[in-house]
Amino acid sequence: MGVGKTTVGELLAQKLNRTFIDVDQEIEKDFGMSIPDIFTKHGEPFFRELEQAKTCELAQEPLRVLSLGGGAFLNESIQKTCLAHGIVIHLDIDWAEWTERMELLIDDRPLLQSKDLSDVQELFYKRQSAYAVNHARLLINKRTPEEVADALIDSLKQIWASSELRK
Ligand SMILES: Nc1ncnc2c1ncn2[C@@H]1O[C@H](COP(=O)(O)OP(=O)(O)OP(=O)(O)O)[C@@H](O)[C@H]1O
Ligand SMILES: O=C(O)C1=C[C@@H](O)[C@@H](O)[C@H](O)C1
Ligand SMILES: [Mg+2]
Repeated sequence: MGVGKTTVGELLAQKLNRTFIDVDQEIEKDFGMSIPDIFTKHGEPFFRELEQAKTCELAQEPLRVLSLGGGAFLNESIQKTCLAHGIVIHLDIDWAEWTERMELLIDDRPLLQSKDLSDVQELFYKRQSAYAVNHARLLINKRTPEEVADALIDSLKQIWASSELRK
């Protein structure tokens, strides 16, 4: 959550000349409500149903850069669909670096509200095993969005080169 998927995904799509889609924004458009409002009025389980349906639908479309919600990869159907149809890159960040960013995130991320720092830290580490299922991982600590987007292009080139070799 808040590692920079939306920010960097948009930049990456520009550099690759591909369409950028942010799943959270698509859910907000479809449902006509902000994500914090969906959580407040309908609850997290309802949001997770919308998220599963929308992410699995969008992940099957080719030639796009798709930015998932921060909790999406904890859902098994989302994991399977994304891994089968796309290249999944885990943008990772160290806890210490993430805490420096937390203030920027709180207002728009319902899961951070009414939690103390130790609860948030527990959630942060609990999610790591789900995020570990991927095609590549990139640690973004101290890198600017531009640097992360360029590093992602290098990762993609390596993945494409190794898949060409296997043909
Ligand atoms: N490389 C970076 N360095 C510093 N700040 C960043 C970087 N990338 C993103 N940010 C900032 O961190 C915040 C969260 O970024 P963003 O919304 O892109 O994260 P996200 O991974 O899409 O979050 P979510 O998981 O909720 O979808 C924003 O305020 C953004 O400007
Ligand atoms: O980390 C999470 O579980 C979330 C992150 C955001 O992208 C939104 O999908 C929502 O706030 C939930
Ligand atoms: Mg995002």
